[in-house]
Amino acid sequence: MGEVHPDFIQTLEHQPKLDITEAEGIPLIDLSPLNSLDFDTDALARLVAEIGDACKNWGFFHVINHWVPLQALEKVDLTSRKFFALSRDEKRKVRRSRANPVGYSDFGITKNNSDWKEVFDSIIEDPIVIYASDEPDDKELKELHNQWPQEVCEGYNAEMQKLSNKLMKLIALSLGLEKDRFDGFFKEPTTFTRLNYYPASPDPQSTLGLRVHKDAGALTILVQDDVGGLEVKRKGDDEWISVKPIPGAYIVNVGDLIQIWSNDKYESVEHRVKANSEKERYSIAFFLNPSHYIWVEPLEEFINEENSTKHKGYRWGKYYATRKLSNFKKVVTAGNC
Ligand SMILES: O=C(O)CCC(=O)C(=O)O
Ligand SMILES: [Fe+2]
Repeated sequence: MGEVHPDFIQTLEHQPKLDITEAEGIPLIDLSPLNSLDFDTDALARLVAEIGDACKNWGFFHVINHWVPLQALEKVDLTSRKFFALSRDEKRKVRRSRANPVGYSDFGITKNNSDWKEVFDSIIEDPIVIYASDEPDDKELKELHNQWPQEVCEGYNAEMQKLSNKLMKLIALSLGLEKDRFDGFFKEPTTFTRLNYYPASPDPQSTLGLRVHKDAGALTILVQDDVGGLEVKRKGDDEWISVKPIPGAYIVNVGDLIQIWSNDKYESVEHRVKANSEKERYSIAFFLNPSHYIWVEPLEEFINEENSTKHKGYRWGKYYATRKLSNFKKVVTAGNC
């Protein structure tokens, strides 16, 4: 491999340290009480409390006993590996465009000042409707459609939707809300799955697989392979903590929307992916996003005399359009959505 283009070199502040604390601290949560036939309200209350503590103290947690069948994951993982092994020209046949920003992107490798990665995005419902432009008063809508390998992701996406639904209910309960409180936001979800491929980097000390960012949606559910590299900024001391791969577990993190809806009771936490000089790495991220027309603002339950609103409202779909179209303009954005 050749030398790293200077635009990929991270500033000192963002360069990964060699010796990074392992994430013993990131909570590991067993979801099996939800599955139990003899419904145990004490176990459920303990689970809700664990979720609440994890969201408050970390913004990140692992889940096990999550019912996502291993075969569904293995199938999509295999497809991902086969897809990224294709030639660049072949992959570019399904590349994202301004007209349909769903599919393959190698902006990470080819665009200046970006991340050492390639991605493939697929939406969970085909088509999804988004705003055609980021102009606030422009009401025009357009449809996004999946490209290959859509059908492979379908089974996986359905499983992830079920899991995200359960997690949103647990999070609602942990915030003292009705369990269905968030349901109305996801009637026509703009949720998508991203296959990530991080090739080995010629200079892992000064590059990143994925730069420091927060996730813009409601919730992210990620599975990483055994290479590792994901790091989370610990609340309290801002130390970068490496998220150790746990076989069979998913990593869940709170996105910006939960932070806003909860009026900062829970926070969306910064994270990044270290580059690796020897091994390529694969991960699969499921980004739970609301309907395009949803107005995002703190829930009224969290506004009172002591707690004023901490966020200005915005239309999710307008923000989403700005983000999706930004790769096709010369706009640099700092988060994922
Ligand atoms: O690949 C990973 O471990 C993290 C990916 C991520 O943070 C993202 O795509 O937003
Ligand atoms: Fe992320």
